[in-house]
Amino acid sequence: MITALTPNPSVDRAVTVRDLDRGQVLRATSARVDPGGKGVNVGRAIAAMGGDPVVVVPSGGPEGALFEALLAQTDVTASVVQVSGSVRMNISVLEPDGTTTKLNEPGPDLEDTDVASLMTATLAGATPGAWVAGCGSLPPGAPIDLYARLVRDAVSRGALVAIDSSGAPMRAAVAARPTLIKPNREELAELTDRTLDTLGAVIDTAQELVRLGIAYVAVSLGRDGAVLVTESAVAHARAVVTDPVSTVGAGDCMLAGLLSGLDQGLDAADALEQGVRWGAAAVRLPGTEVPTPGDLDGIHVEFTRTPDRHTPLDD
Ligand SMILES: Nc1ncnc2c1ncn2[C@@H]1O[C@H](COP(=O)(O)OP(=O)(O)O)[C@@H](O)[C@H]1O
Ligand SMILES: O=P(O)(O)OC[C@H]1O[C@](O)(COP(=O)(O)O)[C@@H](O)[C@@H]1O
Repeated sequence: MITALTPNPSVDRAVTVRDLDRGQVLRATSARVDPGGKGVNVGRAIAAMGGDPVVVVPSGGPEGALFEALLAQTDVTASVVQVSGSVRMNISVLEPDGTTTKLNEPGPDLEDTDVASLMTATLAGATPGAWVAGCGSLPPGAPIDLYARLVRDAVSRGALVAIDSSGAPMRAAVAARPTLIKPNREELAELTDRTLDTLGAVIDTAQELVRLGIAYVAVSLGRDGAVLVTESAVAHARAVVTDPVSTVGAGDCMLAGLLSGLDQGLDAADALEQGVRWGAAAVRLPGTEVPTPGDLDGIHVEFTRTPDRHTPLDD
């Protein structure tokens, strides 16, 4: 069972332009809209692969009505807390070479009562052995320690907790010792105040976090794939995508594959391999579209338990 809290969901609008030329009128060659936000994407990806996750979200305003309508078109089970503010709209500008520029709005002001309702809805899934995930940025008004509280409350109920966020909320959550974190390279560098230029530097830093008491540290590395470090294992997996379309949500799909694998009892390294496969498949799809089983065909994942630590990471 996997429950994913997204305190700051979004309507994701992806527009494709030939060239992102600042200050000009640009005519989009295509556009699409998806229900977004990191935990929403995690849930959508798991559901699209046949799982049965629950996503917990606040919703409100005209954008919230659109968000809920889009979410209703997916296979995901949603637990929606109605709030007075409006769901945000995030815009991604996609260029033909796969370059993605994201404009993320701050989101609605949440009241204390909204936060309490979101926590109650999320903790309903925090049963012994179940996974609870807290994903994405926090909207204005949400306490910085929201994820830290989620970690403490869910772990005390016997649940396993995954956190994928950034900045102060991530730092506070890490101090509360979640079961799993999934920073990307920039987020890990920010969290630990390091420069991470090689696979070895990422592994060393992840191992330090494991020694602090985080059982699984998964670091997504864009085209360099992802690394997973536990107390007893190090693994690296990557898949070459020659036809990238949109990287929006790729990290969420990677986390979805990883969590779904762990939830089904896969070995950590096999779960990483599945995560990288799902992430690579997402990159080949437009906007924030999530992969279905057929999208995994032809994706070849290179996997090793003995990564070359000197491998430089892509800029
Ligand atoms: N250009 C790419 N080629 C192949 N796989 C990619 C590419 N970009 C992303 N991925 C896949 O998506 C996952 C998440 O990407 P990343 O950009 O690190 O996450 P985030 O979206 O959280 O920043 C990676 O671990 C990898 O599996
Ligand atoms: O909560 P944040 O950090 O603003 O991110 C939200 C955005 O990230 C996404 O979840 C995509 O995730 P990635 O950053 O992993 O591509 C979008 O659906 C959403 O618009």
